[in-house]
Amino acid sequence: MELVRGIQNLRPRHRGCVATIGNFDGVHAGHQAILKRLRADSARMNLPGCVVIFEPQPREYFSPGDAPPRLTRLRDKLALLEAQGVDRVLCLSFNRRLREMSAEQFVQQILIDGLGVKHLEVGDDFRFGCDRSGDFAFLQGSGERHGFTVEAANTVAESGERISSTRVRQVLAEGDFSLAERLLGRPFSISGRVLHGQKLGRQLGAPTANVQLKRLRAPLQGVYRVSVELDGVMQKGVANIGSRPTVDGDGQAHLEVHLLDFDGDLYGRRITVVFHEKLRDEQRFDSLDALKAAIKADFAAARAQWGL
Ligand SMILES: Cc1cc2nc3c(=O)[nH]c(=O)nc-3n(C[C@H](O)[C@H](O)[C@H](O)COP(=O)(O)O)c2cc1C
Ligand SMILES: Nc1ncnc2c1ncn2[C@@H]1O[C@H](COP(=O)(O)OP(=O)(O)OP(=O)(O)O)[C@@H](O)[C@H]1O
Repeated sequence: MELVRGIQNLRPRHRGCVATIGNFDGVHAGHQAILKRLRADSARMNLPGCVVIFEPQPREYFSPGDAPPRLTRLRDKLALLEAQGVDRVLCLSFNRRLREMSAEQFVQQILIDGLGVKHLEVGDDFRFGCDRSGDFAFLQGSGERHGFTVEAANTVAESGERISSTRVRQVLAEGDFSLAERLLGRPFSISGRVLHGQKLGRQLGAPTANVQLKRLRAPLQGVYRVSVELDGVMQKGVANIGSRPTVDGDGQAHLEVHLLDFDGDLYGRRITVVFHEKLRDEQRFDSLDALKAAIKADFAAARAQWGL
């Protein structure tokens, strides 16, 4: 899969493709349905399949303080798009210039001049352009004028409700991991590199791998039963995501994982933490001893759930 960062990096050889546009945060089952259609169009028309995404996502640009937490960082999103058979990703910086583009300019500058789009797949509710003025009817009209076709995919629903990134976030916040798995088409996970922590964990009887979240604001908070794949083996564990109010108050979210029955060094490795079940919310304890006792109880609860 080829990644093109910004329209300035589009070359004449990139012209001529079938395309779709959106945030694709989480690459959930609704997105996967669109991507399946894109693959079919690509084979039928013998053209590469291109996905146009935005970085940051528009809501992160408009309100950085209260944009919803990401389900996938750019790196994970790209890996998931590649796994869905996407040939090319055009990642547009969402900035003032893009924000001020009318729907007409977006079609002309990006879809026609930049990508030479021959066919476009969108969801039935897709809207874009300054003030979200571009919709399916607008795209169809533009297509007739500029010589590309447009198709709208039917809504993909689960339990009678449309699947969306917003819904996946809600379901995760509620701790319903089996529904999240059905919406995502895979279990929810967070990947990252293991960093050195404050080395307090051992004192608490809980050596933990600290997973770097960087700018990811996690869509979860609390203590979870998890598993981590290491050298092809799924290791059972317990994770905490939160600001660790008992020991430090930097306000930053941390993801820490303790692997049950594992004694080894994980520093520097990239791991994927798969979430199974919420055990409790994170709490501020009055003493380290109280925190230690709570963590011990978390391990016992997780062991009981695993049947260990
Ligand atoms: C299973 C588990 C549950 C935890 N629960 C809490 C909690 O409720 N409140 C809190 O302040 N910290 C909690 N922590 C975080 C600990 O404070 C943290 O692991 C400890 O400070 C070690 O940090 P270090 O790895 O940076 O040394 C939890 C950690 C684990 C592994
Ligand atoms: N459940 C779905 N069924 C069909 N198409 C969908 C579905 N969800 C998203 N799409 C389409 O996939 C493309 C990318 O969607 P996008 O990521 O922008 O929105 P979303 O998943 O609905 O997220 P949000 O909750 O942030 O609105 C758009 O064309 C959108 O209409």
